Amino acid sequence: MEASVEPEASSSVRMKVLWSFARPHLKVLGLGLLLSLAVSAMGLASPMVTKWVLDSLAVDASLRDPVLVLVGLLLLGAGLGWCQWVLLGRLAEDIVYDARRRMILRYLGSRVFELLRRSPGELVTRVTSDTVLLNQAASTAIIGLINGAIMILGSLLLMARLDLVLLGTTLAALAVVLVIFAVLMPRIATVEEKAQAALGDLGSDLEGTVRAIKTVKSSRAEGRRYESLMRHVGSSRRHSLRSVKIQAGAWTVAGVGLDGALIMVLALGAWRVSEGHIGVSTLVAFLLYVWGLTGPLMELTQNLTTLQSGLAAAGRISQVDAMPVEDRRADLRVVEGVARGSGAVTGPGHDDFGVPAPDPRSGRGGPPPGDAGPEAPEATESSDSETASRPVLELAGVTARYAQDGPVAVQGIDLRVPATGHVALVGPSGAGKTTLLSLMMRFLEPEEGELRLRGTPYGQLSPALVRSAFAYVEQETPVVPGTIRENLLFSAPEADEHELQQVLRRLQLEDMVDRLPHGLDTALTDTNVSGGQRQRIALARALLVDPAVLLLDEATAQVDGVTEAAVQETIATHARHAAVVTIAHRLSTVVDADRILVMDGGRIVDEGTHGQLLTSSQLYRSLVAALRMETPVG
Ligand SMILES: Nc1ncnc2c1ncn2[C@@H]1O[C@H](COP(=O)(O)OP(=O)(O)OP(=O)(O)O)[C@@H](O)[C@H]1O
Repeated sequence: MEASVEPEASSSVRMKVLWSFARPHLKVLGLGLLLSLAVSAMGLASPMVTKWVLDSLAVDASLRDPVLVLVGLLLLGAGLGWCQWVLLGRLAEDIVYDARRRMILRYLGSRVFELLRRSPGELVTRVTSDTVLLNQAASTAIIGLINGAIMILGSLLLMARLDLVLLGTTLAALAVVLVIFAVLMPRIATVEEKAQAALGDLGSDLEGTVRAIKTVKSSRAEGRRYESLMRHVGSSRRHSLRSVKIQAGAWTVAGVGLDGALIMVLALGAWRVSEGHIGVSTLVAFLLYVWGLTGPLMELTQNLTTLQSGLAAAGRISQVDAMPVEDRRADLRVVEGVARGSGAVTGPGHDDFGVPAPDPRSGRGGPPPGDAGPEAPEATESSDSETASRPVLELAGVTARYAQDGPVAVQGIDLRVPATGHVALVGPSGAGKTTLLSLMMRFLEPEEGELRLRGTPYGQLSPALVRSAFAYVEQETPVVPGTIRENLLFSAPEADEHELQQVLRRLQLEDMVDRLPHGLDTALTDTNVSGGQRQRIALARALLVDPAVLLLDEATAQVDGVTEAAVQETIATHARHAAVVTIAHRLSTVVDADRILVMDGGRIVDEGTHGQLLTSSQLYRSLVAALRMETPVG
């Protein structure tokens, strides 16, 4: 399975992404470069001091000064080298931190279906492994490249001072090395990117396999899964091996080039010494410089390779950067605001557009009338019945699709959800019921038409503000990583122990919690609670919020009697003072609904109570029959 869905990033985009990680650390990078240059300068000075030692020997002068300088250079170089190592190591970790943070924020802030169409395993690989490749590239490699280049330039200048003829020979050998490098290096980035993509595919395939392990085993498909997984493992290995071969080639060329230069300089230099053009000390110093070129040249090679891997990672990270966020105005600050615990949106008491944030514990999330925004209806002293009949949610002419060129999922939906009461959605599979809930929760934006929360168009509210009016109980009720307590308090972290115990009692979860080794603080997994218990935990989570609108996607599979009773009780109690919208799969749910909407082919085709629909709607009757519902007299 090829999990990547994005086009490859161009090299200029990759460079830009890489630079965007380095830019915030320019000061540290500058300091690192200075240290690096200082260490290099110590290295560059050594041959000259060696020449000083040799010249002193020739004229019988004291060796004390040059030897002291040589030892001093060594010690200073070692000290500065240590500082540079620590500084750059820290910088590299900071860059990984930034990259991971940036991607995590993007995942959490991106549009729901943009995220869902990608494989979770692949998204995980980008955060965990691609960032590691990036770190060296955006820190040490940049400095190494500059330093290596300066070192080579410095060596060449000093060599020019010693002898121009020998310099010419050295340059010729270096030119050959550089040309071969220029050809090999871009190939490394391409191969590395393919290796990383294979790793991403492996992550996604492995994640899917582990998730479906029961199906895999019951289908006796371990062998086929193994083959598929190993294909990705092999592909990653193949690309990485190619990269290793190219790198080995580059290193060998660099080594041979240098050795060749050394031999040529030695032969030519010996001849020039014998001819009396240069002294022996000059030849020795020159040879030391050629020898010393190994360091910066290797540094250059290594860092160019690192840079290529980093560029490949930057390409994949740039694809994450391109994922559209839900709320462009608030962008990722919304997520950060929530992470800092500043309420449902970005600031305490107010959302990112100055709209007062709802009190999540007030039982009525979302903007109170007159508070929702500039065009919100005026708060009036309306009677209870007026308030109840005023729609909390309206959909006017809503049409939506999941992809721009995809088929229409729902069409021309007009719907008013009163502030209290129970609205049930029924319809055949693919009719558009879940899509309707996604639109209400603003996971999906309508292509045409408008949604309004207490009269305020969704467009004037941030997604977080819209969602604060809802609690959503998914059909699959996924487990959120954490303990049972954390799962329960997920939507209402401020709920106190008393409220927690109350909902546990209401949903008959007390016994289950008591039986667990650490009670509420037991880690919740897919296996330590039953499907029905998980559903009741999800219901408890919703009840703790006491939302203005409770959205409930009923499980299609048969649930146990306790859970079924808990669902009925939850709906009935909540519908008395707030709105409940259910996707109903059980007769017991629809019979009690105040209003039932029958959906088919993305439209609402019939509407009424159970009794009315039994006489007026052929589709409803067939749905009831298909579900083998017992039909009480309506
Ligand atoms: N994530 C998605 N991407 C693309 N198309 C989708 C997506 N989810 C649903 N659809 C399509 O939208 C249409 C409505 O689907 P939806 O899930 O809303 O139906 P449903 O009534 O909830 O069905 P079910 O009872 O089987 O869950 C279908 O044609 C479906 O194929």
